[in-house]
Amino acid sequence: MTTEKIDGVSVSTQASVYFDGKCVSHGITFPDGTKKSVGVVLPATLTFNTGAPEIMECVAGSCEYRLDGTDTWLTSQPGEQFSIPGNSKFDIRVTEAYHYICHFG
Ligand SMILES: O=P(O)(O)O[C@H]1O[C@H](CO)[C@@H](O)[C@H]1O
Ligand SMILES: Nc1ncnc2[nH]cnc12
Repeated sequence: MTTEKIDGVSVSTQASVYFDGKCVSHGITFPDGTKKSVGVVLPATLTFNTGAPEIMECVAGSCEYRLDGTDTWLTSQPGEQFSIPGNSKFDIRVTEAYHYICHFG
């Protein structure tokens, strides 16, 4: 079961574009002020830095990810999620567009 819609939020209409467009996301804000982002990563191998701790929730497609300090590539499929510590980084390898919700803070 994947999160196909998020109701009752405001959308930041200007996208965040990373890595020459290989990652594009829009911020959303809930009525209580909680912020998340909804985005897509196109096929590429990238390194994401984190500020706040994050949970990456896959809503479509898939990715492989490797947490900082590990050598293991793990897969995340629709309905699955993975956590990343704050002030860290992770490698992400995408071969089919990876659609996600980023829960952070
Ligand atoms: O907006 P995306 O690309 O998902 O980036 C997310 O990752 C950033 C760093 O944690 C967060 O601030 C959140 O904006
Ligand atoms: N840490 C991160 N998490 C999710 N999307 C990102 N885009 C760029 N950095 C990111």
